[in-house]
Amino acid sequence: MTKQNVEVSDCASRIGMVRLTPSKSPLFSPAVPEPPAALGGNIAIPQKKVLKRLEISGGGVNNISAWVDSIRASSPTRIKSPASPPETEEQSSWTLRHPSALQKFEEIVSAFKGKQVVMFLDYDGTLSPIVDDPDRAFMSREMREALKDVATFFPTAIVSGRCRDKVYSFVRLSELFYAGSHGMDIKGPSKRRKCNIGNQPVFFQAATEFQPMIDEVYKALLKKTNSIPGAMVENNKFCLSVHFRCVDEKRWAALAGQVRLVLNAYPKLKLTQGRMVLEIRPTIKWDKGKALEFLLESLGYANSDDVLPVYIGDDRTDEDAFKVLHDRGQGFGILVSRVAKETCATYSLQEPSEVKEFLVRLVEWCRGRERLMPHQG
Ligand SMILES: O=P(O)(O)OC[C@H]1O[C@H](O[C@H]2O[C@H](CO)[C@@H](O)[C@H](O)[C@H]2O)[C@H](O)[C@@H](O)[C@@H]1O
Repeated sequence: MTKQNVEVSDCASRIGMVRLTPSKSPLFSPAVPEPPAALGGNIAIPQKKVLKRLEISGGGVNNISAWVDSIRASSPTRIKSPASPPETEEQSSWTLRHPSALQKFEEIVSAFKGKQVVMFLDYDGTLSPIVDDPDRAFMSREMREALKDVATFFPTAIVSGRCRDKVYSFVRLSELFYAGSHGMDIKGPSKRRKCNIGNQPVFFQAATEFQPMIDEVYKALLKKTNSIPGAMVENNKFCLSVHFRCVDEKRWAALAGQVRLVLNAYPKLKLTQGRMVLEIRPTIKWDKGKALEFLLESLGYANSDDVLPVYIGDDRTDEDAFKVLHDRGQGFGILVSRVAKETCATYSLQEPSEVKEFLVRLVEWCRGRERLMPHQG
């Protein structure tokens, strides 16, 4: 049976960013944007730039070509731009709504007063720049140092679509929490942290029963896609990624068709879209937002007003976590993006180098505060 789940960001509709069109069944179809009311309602966000998100369970993608169109429209790599293109009206109205976390640094840290800050960071596109080869998405040494320093002040978690072991092999900091497979595989620090909170062992896997199915689909996808040059399938333990960053655009539809064919036999798996990647996951109600809530609970902050979570991420899957923060009315989401995007995040940063700058400033701020108040942790 074909079942289509339409999942739309609540925050975006609440803040008046998009008016949703009825589903016409492509994998990702464009939403019709509403002019931002706060700015007089006269600035139109081009329709193709704002996408509503559809998740298609096992059944079938009927309109592959609409999906390919939406990928073309939403792919940042297709923006033909010089290093600093002139800012469009659309971009500046977006920046007003999601100001730079660097420019608003003082505002952000002023909210830290009396709270336990917990840091959550996505990996690809946030801590490491996007590159063609997923196996070579290394983080810079400076980023690693900044992350290590941040973790001495605040409990810090990496929340990634990748397999947990893989993301650990890139980060190599045993004092952090890691949530791999889009949050379905969570493990606490193996090393005792200086900031002495929640030192109970943490381990949780939300989708263990799906692993044999994921392995089976991985093998099937390898076979079905090996004739498409540049296509790559990545096994992330409880989910899969089918990469098309290096696939000729003319073959995107063929690739999506092959993926669809395989998935037709697995109604318990769903397909979503990331940055030049198709992501296949179990249809369970678990995502990066749930992982964030789980980790806050593990740290003893389930229903606490004393906690301030900060989540930094660049991808659609990070929106689930931004939405949790938005709905809790707690903490801040920071979206890493150079372009205007529908988001539940409060602030923005343009790229991983700005994330590093933000982390470094945070550490300097913590050190300064330590000097002023040496006895207050
Ligand atoms: O949640 P994340 O940590 O952001 O993981 C999401 C996906 O990231 C990786 O793919 C992305 O980065 C690659 C390396 O820069 C790039 O080649 C690819 O086009 C991007 O989609 C990772 O390989 C995927 O498995 C993750 O699902």
